[in-house]
Amino acid sequence: MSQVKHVVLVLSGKGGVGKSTITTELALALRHSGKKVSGHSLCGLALCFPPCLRQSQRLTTLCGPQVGVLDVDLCGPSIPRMLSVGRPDVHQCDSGWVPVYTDAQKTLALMSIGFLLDDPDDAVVWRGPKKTALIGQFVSDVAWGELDVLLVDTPPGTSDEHLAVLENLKKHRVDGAILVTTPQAVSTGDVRREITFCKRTGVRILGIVENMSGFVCPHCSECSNIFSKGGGEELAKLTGSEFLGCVPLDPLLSASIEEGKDFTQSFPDSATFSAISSILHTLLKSLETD
Ligand SMILES: Nc1ncnc2c1ncn2[C@@H]1O[C@H](COP(=O)(O)OP(=O)(O)OP(=O)(O)O)[C@@H](O)[C@H]1O
Repeated sequence: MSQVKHVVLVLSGKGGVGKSTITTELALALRHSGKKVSGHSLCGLALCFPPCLRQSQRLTTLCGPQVGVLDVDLCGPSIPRMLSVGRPDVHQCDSGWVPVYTDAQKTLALMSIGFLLDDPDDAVVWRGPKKTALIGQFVSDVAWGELDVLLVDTPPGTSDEHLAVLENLKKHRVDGAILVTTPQAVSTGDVRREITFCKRTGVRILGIVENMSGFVCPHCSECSNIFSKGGGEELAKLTGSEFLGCVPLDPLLSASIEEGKDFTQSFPDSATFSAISSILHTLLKSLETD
């Protein structure tokens, strides 16, 4: 962890509000942004090259951000599927477990219990201490190498997994947490509890993301507010938290997630991609100004 510059937790009060989706898309968008975090001078340079060159192995290795995703949703690990890496064996090296990489250039590193189960249908029926021990290993025994940002995808609520991450990262600073909610009061109400959790445990709130905010019609691309809109933004105002932005309910995003395709590469001109990019931009700004 000593070579990990920023650690960001992704939290939500409720399940199914899109925590893993937001984690996945932020990781992919960051990887493709060409922006190094924490003022590495090569980042500007990378953006001067034409996209075809920027994608080349040499430039990505030299200039691109290195991103990691740690999936501590032990009972419902979705990151391996969303990033389409299958179930490769996790290997050991001298410095620990080697993370699973999504690409040959090793710009996106992953660790999840999904890689450790013999059978993908195995249920993790563990009490707190066993969960805490595995998360301890994820934090201390994974050879992440040099990372610009490590995103930690957590289960919903505030439970053993969250406390285990914070305890194990005591020596290494956690930059803060992104809170994901849908616009409806039934979800924003639960996010208030996450805010209380962050305050009690001294975790900085980097901001709130309102996911599934409006629906993007796959035919005309018009966005209509079929559920509701603005609940997350309102909560941010009420609680004095930063509002990072809204991501619409987009069937193309959902299909990409289902098929393990990279939405940020496939639909760079979509409104959903620009919403994700804007959230990433605001997040990086707050990481750099901390
Ligand atoms: N903005 C969106 N547009 C379309 N589909 C979305 C969007 N956000 C999430 N989804 C879909 O909603 C479902 C639930 O999302 P996801 O698994 O990310 O939620 P979660 O909060 O991580 O759930 P859990 O806490 O139960 O693990 C997924 O099928 C995902 O593809």
